[in-house]
Amino acid sequence: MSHDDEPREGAADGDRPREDAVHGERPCAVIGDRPREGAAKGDREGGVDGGRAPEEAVTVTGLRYAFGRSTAVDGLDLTVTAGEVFGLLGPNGAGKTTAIRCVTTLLPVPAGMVKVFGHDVSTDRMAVRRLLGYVPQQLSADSSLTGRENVSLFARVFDVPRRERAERVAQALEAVGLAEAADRMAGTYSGGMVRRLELAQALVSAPRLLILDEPTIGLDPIARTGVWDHIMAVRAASGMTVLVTTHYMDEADQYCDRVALMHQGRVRALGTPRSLTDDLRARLGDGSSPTLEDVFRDVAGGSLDDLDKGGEFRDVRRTRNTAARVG
Ligand SMILES: Nc1ncnc2c1ncn2[C@@H]1O[C@H](COP(=O)(O)OP(=O)(O)OP(=O)(O)O)[C@@H](O)[C@H]1O
Repeated sequence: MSHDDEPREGAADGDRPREDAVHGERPCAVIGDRPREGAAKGDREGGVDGGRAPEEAVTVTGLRYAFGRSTAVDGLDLTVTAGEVFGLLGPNGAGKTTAIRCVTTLLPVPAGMVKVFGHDVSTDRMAVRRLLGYVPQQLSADSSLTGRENVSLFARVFDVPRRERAERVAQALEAVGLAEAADRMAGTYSGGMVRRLELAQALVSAPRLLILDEPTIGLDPIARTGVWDHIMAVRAASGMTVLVTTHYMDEADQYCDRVALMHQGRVRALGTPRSLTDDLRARLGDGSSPTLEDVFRDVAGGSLDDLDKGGEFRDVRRTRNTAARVG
């Protein structure tokens, strides 16, 4: 398995349109005053800054988690480097959500160890929470509040100082292209706008680590692009680290610096999308151009869609509920 960090061709930030195709507002801005800690995608793929070892944003070692007799995460090892966009991929039931809930401190760590910027999530929970923004798969915006009220609520929960609140809320809404719609009820928003509102909720505390669980599930391709454009713009401006789970291999290929392909609670392949597809191409040696989906099929013995059908009812229902609510 390759951990190679070769620069990728295409899909660099600068190649992508910055206009939000749906709402026409430009993604932008840094929220709060966190120093920029990483370079934009493509500047940083060497992974080592001036010979120093890169800082680890997330370190997961031997993580196990079981619901009763059912093992959800089965000895997970993972390192997310500060400033990168890291994709955790896998079918329904692979253990992605359980793993990231352990990282966010929402679930305990029964076995193994999880650290966020060096803070142990089991013993230093509050320090970890102060560093994170989390957009869960289940929708968290209140449809009976305006966009601004939703984000203000999060600013209060995350202890954004009172005198900075209004400005930080406005910055977060602006950063996701919702400045003009800020005073409308969230219930009137499109699916893509709801997802961007949730992004603003997570960004208002100026997190060093943004964790997104299936941020684009159920959205049409234009809305998906809109969500990603805003994530990447904030990332480029602030240097925050992004840990994202997704089913969409094309999104992972386009936006993630590195990906881990997860199946049955374990990482089956890890590397840059390009290194993973290059490795498979070299192994096949038949002149074909494999995709990330092919890599997944190779390591997990089935396509993502086939494996999705094997997910438990609970997993599929949760995915569909989210898709139905944003759709
Ligand atoms: N609250 C729960 N109680 C019992 N089992 C659960 C619970 N949550 C998850 N599981 C089980 O743990 C396993 C991993 O689920 P998890 O949600 O972490 O997977 P996932 O990769 O995030 O899937 P999805 O893509 O559907 O979000 C699955 O078998 C799932 O059914």
